[in-house]
Amino acid sequence: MRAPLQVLDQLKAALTEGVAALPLDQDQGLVSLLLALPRVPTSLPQLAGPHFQFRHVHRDELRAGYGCAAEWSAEGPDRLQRLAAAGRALRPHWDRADPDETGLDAFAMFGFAATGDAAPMIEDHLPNALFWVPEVGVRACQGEAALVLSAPRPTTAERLLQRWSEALERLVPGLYRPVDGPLTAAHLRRDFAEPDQAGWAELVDQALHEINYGSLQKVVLSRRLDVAGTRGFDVDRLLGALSCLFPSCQVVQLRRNGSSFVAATPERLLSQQGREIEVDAIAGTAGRDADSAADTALGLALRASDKNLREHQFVIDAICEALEPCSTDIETPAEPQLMQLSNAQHLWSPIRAYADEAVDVFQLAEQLHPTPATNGQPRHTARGWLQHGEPFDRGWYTGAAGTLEPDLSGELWVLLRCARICGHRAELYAGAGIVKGSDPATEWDETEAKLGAMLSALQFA
Ligand SMILES: C=C(O[C@H]1C=CC=C(C(=O)O)[C@@H]1O)C(=O)O
Repeated sequence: MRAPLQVLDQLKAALTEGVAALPLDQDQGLVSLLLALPRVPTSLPQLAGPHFQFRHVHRDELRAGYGCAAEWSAEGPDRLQRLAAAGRALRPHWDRADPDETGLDAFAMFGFAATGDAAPMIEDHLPNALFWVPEVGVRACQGEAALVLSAPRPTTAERLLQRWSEALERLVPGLYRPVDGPLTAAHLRRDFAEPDQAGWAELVDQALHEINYGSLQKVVLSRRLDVAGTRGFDVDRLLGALSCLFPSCQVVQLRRNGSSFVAATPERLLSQQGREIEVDAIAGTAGRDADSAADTALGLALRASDKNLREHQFVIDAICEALEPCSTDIETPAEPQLMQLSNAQHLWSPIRAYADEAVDVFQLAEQLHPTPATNGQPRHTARGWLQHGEPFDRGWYTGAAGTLEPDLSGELWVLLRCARICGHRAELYAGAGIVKGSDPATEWDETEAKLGAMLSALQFA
């Protein structure tokens, strides 16, 4: 097995050859150079500066980005259209070279907060919505791995060689560190909850009143919980713990400055590969039980629960309605499947469709977000009600994030089971869908189970 320093020397040699072959005669757009890595990284170092990661254990996939080659940010009601315009203007001017024939491609991060008027996280430098091409990307999929070096044009071969050599020197030694051993569980102190359990019951009652006598059919209420650890949280360990506990979830980290937004989400807002679209309808939740007969009974009861099936159907209907103007052959499963996670089980219907020509992830995100899995039905009534009813700004919780290919296809994940981590403090968020027949105490327990996902991982971070 080659030592990191040998890997670094090989990459630098490949860099010199690769840069010489890049199309640098144009004065606009981006150039990206892919360099094969001899093996999949064992760790993704937390270097200073902007950084993101997406890890999915069951798919054996990871993507990470360091620094910025180009970025666009926006806020307000037209934020996604503005980023779409930037992405579409870039698409014909993003040249990539893959001299090692890795078969992988460059990528960008695209993500946004719950609403266009959610406050940008100023102290974290995380704007409301962001389209971000990293200066250095790491991409691994089923045993193949590559680095992607990107830069804006105009530029020169000398400048690229210098910048990218320095970037390799910073990053490569950290890619093959041994994985950290486990820590003993730390105590977490619950500092602040908004709303508390009594406030939650009141909010659910208000929502039920609106559902019974007003125009609302479903609304997803959420809560925030602040905890403090006895040691500063180590984000690397946290991501490792989340990946172990939730191998079928997408584990996400977004960091622009000191603090990190971290999620382990089971829910794809959308995935687009060529013209194939897949969207997850996930809504309707039950707990897990250590006893397998009791656990099976919980799953069966969930699949037979009228309240949970109605809660789920709102999401399916809204997704189909959102897909109709931009796709054909929309297929929904005959009945929901069970998605089982270590802390909860959900009703899950993967929905497939075939995209019309020229549809991209920006357009799909605009059509689909927010679904009634995180907002409610009807969309605008629920959003208006939440703006007044919910006692805090959701920020990026229930927003979405993912990676885009240079042709603007890609995948976005709903930011659930998440926390904002800063030093030894963490702000956690979780919600539950309220429909006719919901019970405040049961919904509170459901949010406790959802918060449990991040709480158990934080104990080992
Ligand atoms: C809003 C959340 O979950 C959504 C996704 C799956 C199941 C849900 C439910 O059963 O209420 C929610 O719609 C959350 O985890 O914070």
